[in-house]
Amino acid sequence: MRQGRGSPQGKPTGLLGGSFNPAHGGHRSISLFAIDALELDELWWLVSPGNPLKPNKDMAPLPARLASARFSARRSRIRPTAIERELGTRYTVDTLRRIKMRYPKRQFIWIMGADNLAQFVKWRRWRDIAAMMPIAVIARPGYDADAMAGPAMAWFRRFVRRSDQRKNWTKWSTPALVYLRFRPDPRSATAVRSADPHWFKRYEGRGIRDAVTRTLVY
Ligand SMILES: Nc1ncnc2c1ncn2[C@@H]1O[C@H](COP(=O)(O)OP(=O)(O)OP(=O)(O)O)[C@@H](O)[C@H]1O
Ligand SMILES: O=C(O)c1ccc[n+]([C@@H]2O[C@H](COP(=O)([O-])O)[C@@H](O)[C@H]2O)c1
Repeated sequence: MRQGRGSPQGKPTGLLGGSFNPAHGGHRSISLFAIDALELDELWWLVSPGNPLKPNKDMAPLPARLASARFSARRSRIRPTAIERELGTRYTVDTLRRIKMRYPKRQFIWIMGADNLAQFVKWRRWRDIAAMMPIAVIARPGYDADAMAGPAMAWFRRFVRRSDQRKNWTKWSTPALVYLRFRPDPRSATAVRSADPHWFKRYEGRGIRDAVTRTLVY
C-alpha cells in the first residue's frame, strides 16, 4: 500500500545531495523515476555549498546552482534546497542527522548515483550514514561495474534489498541498500559545462533568499 501523505510512519521523502553544477535533465529524470519507484511524497535536492571531495575550481556560486536546480525541478515533486547552507553543514553525515531531527514527521531515504557508491568509503563516517536511513543507488552508465566491485558494495552486500521490494523501504531496518536500474541516462554536469562553460551567467543576480524555509517548513 502506498505510504501516502500523513501516514503514521511519516511522509516518505527522498534526499538527493549534489553539486548541481549545473542541474541537468539527468537529475530530473532519475528523480522522477525515483519518486515513482519509491512512492515518494517529495524528493529534496540538497544543493551542496561544496562537496568536501571536489575542488572549488569550476564550481559556480551556490545561488546560480540553486537557480539551475529550481529550473530543472519545475512542476514536479522535486524540492530544490540549500539546506546545508542554512544548517552550516558540509558533510552528509552531519546534514542527515540534522534533517532527521528537524523533520520528525518525514521518513527519509538517501539517493545517489552509482558514481557516488563507488567512492562512498571516502565519505566521512559513511557507515553511520548507512545506519541512519536506507540508501537507493541509481545505476549510471560507465560507473556500475566499479560501484558493484568496490569496497562500499563489499560491505553493503549483506544489506542489499531486492529492487522488486523497493516500495517497502519505509519498513526496512538499516543498513539497507537497493540498486535501481531506470532507463540509463548518460547526461552529466561535466558534459553541460564543457558545452557551455558560462552556463551560470544565465542565473546571475539570483540570491539564495529563503530557499529552504519557504520550501521545506510545513
Ligand atoms: N545521469 C545520471 N544517472 C544517475 N545518477 C546521476 C546522473 N546524473 C547525476 N546523478 C547523481 O546525482 C547526484 C548529484 O550529481 P552531480 O550534481 O554531481 O551531477 P554530475 O552530473 O554527477 O556532476 P559532474 O559531472 O560535475 O560530476 C549524484 O548522486 C550523482 O551520482
Ligand atoms: O560527507 C562526505 O564526506 C561527502 C563526500 C563526498 C560527497 N558528499 C556528498 O555527496 C553528494 C553528491 O556530491 P556530488 O558533488 O557528486 O554531486 C553531495 O551531497 C555531497 O555533499 C559527501
